[in-house]
Amino acid sequence: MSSGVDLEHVSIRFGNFTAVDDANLSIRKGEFFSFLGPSGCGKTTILRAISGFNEPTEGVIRINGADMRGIGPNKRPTALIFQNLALFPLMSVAENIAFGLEVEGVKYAERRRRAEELLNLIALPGQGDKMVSELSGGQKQRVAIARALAVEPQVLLLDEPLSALDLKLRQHMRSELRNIQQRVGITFIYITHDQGEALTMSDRVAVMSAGVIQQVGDGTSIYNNPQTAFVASFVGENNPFFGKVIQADNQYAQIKNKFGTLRGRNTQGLQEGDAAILFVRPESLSLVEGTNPPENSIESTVLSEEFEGHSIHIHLEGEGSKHIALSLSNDGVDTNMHVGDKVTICFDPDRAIVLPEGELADE
Ligand SMILES: Nc1ncnc2c1ncn2[C@@H]1O[C@H](COP(=O)(O)OP(=O)(O)OP(=O)(O)O)[C@@H](O)[C@H]1O
Repeated sequence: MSSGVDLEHVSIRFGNFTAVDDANLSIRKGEFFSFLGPSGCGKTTILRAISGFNEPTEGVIRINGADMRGIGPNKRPTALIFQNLALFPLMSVAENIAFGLEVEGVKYAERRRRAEELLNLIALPGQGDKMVSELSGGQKQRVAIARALAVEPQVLLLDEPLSALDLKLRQHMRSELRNIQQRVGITFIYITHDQGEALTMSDRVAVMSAGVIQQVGDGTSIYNNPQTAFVASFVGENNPFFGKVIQADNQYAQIKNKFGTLRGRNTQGLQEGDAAILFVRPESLSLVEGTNPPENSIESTVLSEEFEGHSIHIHLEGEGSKHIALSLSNDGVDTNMHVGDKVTICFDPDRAIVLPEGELADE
């Protein structure tokens, strides 16, 4: 029997508009699973369907194997945390945490004991008597998590819970959330449009675009082996080179475009004649020294240079590609590059991937 959360052919429509299109996936019990995608791609709609606030138009959602059709939000073993926390400002921290237990009729002493246990879990021991207004943003966030965990859900659903926090706190809360999830061991389903958040916290990520789940995998496979042009361009920075496949086997594909020919890994079975995009990341490009250009060389012109401490980001323009980003690690020596300089860059074919032509993520 399956455990965790299963989506089987789930489509959700509002009138003629399809917000989620035939989603199929199995989220494992105890997994930290994220839905990642741009605004409006259907993440919240999926989360609301799992929690029971809206019903799929088609398909089935199962939690721990049980069909959730017709089962209301408060009958499901889920709890939902929003970006807007909605803690009760006139209640103490402990009362906030124990609110759900009070609704369930749990006695005061037991509520207090459980609140203290959860305060330990969220690293705020002994702070139950404080008022919510006395807490920092990150502490409030942790209290909201404790309040959701108090009713012992099997699945915690988190809708962009960190987006209202400032950058530093957000980064700190990523590891806090991951720690809490590992300590309680329940399934966390997290939605975000922030790829850093998704990649650092999750066991696996589903990347979505326009209602469609494009790829499901762990952070490394999503970053190193994107299966679609959308995933390649949405997750991390990537340079696209458009062209037609002129030669392909089951390892590599070679495309032809204004630069000449470029070769990269052929993971999607492209064949001669297919319209394709070769993607190569800024950190996989290097400068060609000397006069003998190797395979996968591209002539370009320096547009700008940004010093970022550990690395130097260089923007280039090449024929047929308005913008190429190159990232060099800072070895302490001046790059000696100037705007307008002509440079040749190249890449190892094993560090580039050729994918079927498709929609790119917006900049
Ligand atoms: N109740 C509704 N009626 C009509 N359209 C809706 C409704 N709820 C959502 N939508 C539409 O469905 C699409 C997906 O919305 P959803 O809130 O799931 O996106 P999202 O990926 O969570 O975006 P964001 O990151 O901005 O919250 C949007 O185009 C939205 O306008």
